[in-house]
Amino acid sequence: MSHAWDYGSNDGPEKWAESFPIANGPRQSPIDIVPTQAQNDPSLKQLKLKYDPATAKGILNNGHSFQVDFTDDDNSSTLAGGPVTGIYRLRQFHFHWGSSDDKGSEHTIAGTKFPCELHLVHWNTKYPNFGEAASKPDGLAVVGVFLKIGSANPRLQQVLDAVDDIRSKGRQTTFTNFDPKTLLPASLDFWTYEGSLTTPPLLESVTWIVLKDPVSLSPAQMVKFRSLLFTSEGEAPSCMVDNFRPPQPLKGRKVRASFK
Ligand SMILES: CCOC(=O)CCc1ccc(S(N)(=O)=O)cc1
Ligand SMILES: [Zn+2]
Repeated sequence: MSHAWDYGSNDGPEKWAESFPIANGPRQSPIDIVPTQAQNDPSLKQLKLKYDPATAKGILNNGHSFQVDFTDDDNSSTLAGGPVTGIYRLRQFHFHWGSSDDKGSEHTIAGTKFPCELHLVHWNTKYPNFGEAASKPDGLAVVGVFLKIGSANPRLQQVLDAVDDIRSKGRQTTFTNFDPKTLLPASLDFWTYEGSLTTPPLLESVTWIVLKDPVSLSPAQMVKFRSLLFTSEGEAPSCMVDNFRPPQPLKGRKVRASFK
């Protein structure tokens, strides 16, 4: 049985617990990160990201966001170091954004929302595949990057140029020769905590690595995000906006900082 979910009033985040009881679990994401309450942990290693542009495969509108998928049958594109042990393979990246510039991110910083948030999703190679890893407490590592309105982001534009081909739910197209490292800020300083997927199935298998510094995008680029649709061709069009879950209770978790 498929559990339909969305971000609207009927099947939105406040209702997800009806089909996904883990929504009220002990390590749900996103959270509000309060920098003054995050403890610097000198034992945290430097984040090691190695991405091969040739592993970029395609871009898909999945009806909740759009994602760029990567081939993950070898260790060509990986995350290591930081808070994790072992090697995690890049699976996909996607975004969450708002209908206006005052909201859109899932994580917040002392209550501050950003207009957009990028998630780079990796899975632990100690498990045979993404699906298996997604069900394990140390199975996934997601790097979160905030986007703020400012100057145009030429690297992001390569992704946004493909959006016209995937406007409706279920549309996909080839997308390759892209290095997601070009979407990251200069500093890889991060906060980290143990959390979950921020959409159903909300599995509590994610080590979150949220970068301290945002990257920029222009108002015109933000409008491009909002040109996507939640709906399939032939359905009454519904703009893909406000596809973010609000912050969830910390429930005693500690947030660590890789920086002073
Ligand atoms: C086992 C199947 O599970 C999936 O396909 C999960 C896909 C999925 C990946 C990442 C995220 S996020 N926003 O927490 O980075 C949510 C959902
Ligand atoms: Zn996400």
